[in-house]
Amino acid sequence: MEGYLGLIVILVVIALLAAGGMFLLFRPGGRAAPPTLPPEQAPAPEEEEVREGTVVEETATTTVPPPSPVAPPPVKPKVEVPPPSAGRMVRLRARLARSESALGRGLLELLSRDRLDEEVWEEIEETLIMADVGVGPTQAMVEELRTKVKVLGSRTEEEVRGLLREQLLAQIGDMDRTLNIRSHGERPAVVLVVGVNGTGKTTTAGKLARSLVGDGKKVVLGAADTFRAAAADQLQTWGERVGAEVVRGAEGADPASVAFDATAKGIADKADVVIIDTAGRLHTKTGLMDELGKVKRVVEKKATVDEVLLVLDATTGQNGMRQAQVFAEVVNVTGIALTKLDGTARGGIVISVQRELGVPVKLVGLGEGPDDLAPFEPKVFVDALLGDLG
Ligand SMILES: Nc1nc2c(ncn2[C@@H]2O[C@H](COP(=O)(O)OP(=O)(O)OP(=O)(O)O)[C@@H](O)[C@H]2O)c(=O)[nH]1
Repeated sequence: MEGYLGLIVILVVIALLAAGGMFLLFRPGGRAAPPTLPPEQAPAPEEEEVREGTVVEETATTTVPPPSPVAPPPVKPKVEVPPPSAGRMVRLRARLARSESALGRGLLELLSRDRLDEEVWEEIEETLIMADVGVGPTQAMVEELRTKVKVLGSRTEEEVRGLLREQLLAQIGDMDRTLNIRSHGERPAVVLVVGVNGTGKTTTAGKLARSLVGDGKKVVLGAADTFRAAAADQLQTWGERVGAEVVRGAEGADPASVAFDATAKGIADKADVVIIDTAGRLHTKTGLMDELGKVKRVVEKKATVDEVLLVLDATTGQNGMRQAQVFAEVVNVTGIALTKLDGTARGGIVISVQRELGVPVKLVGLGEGPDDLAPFEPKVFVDALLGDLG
């Protein structure tokens, strides 16, 4: 009996539990809970990004976007039209003021004295030497002047001026000063610009390009002075200003390869003249000789070197003359560009440098302005020295 009772109790408990379970299962909304997710769980980052993208797209379709700023076209430097080279020396003659007072007026005053004794002749000689005319030309001039003065006897101011003019012109000489820049049919003429750095070499190459463009020529510049990147930058600026192509290499590149490329570019572009700026800062003459020789040889694989222009600083006197001699030994210099003649009392260097090198002064630098390089004209030069408007 007790066994039945226990069984009944167990069955009742099971029945109660089952009834409770059924109640829980079938009560309204009483589904099994979904896997729990926090109600405000942050979405995965990718979802967020997608949503953001969508938002942007939606915005783009519904609102008119502000006009996107149009990038301005790259500012091209304005290409200048330089003036032609003719008549520049006349325009720049006033720049010779210091040579005019030291050399021209000094000599005029001395030679106009009533009595020309030994002391005065010594002063005349000294004036010429101080103006860098050079010993040989000074002695020749003084001798000639002595003879002529004796013949004249008393002298008017005009006569003295005439005498001096004649003597200075005789010393400067009658040489062919035209630049060798005639192109050879399809090939351009090639000008090598040589000289010590600091003399105005790069500036002269740039000014020359500019003046040739002014004369209607098409010019290519070669920056074969690869020692200093700044020199190539400088040349680039000169070229850009007048629309001349500039060929350059990396800093320290082989100058000969830059010269070669510039020549090739000149041929390809049917240029009239290729101007190559070379390096001047070499420690030994052998190094200089090797480098300039190589530049010339390499250019001559494609064209001919028509003009070797030696740039000399007029203010450096005898030091400049020594440099000139080294270059003249290394390359066959065909013309001299005498820079910084403005503001120096040493205008006589025109005479001595030609005498020393046997090469004509073809160009003169008369200032830092872009058009301050002029073809050298002896008569204009002498008249400017003597303060004669000619
Ligand atoms: N007053 C005057 N200054 C000049 C003349 N020619 C050149 N110069 C100045 O001389 C300085 C040197 O000129 P550069 O052309 O840089 O000399 P560089 O020989 O090429 O020297 P690197 O650039 O080092 O190769 C510059 O300040 C020029 O403006 C000139 O005829 N008159």
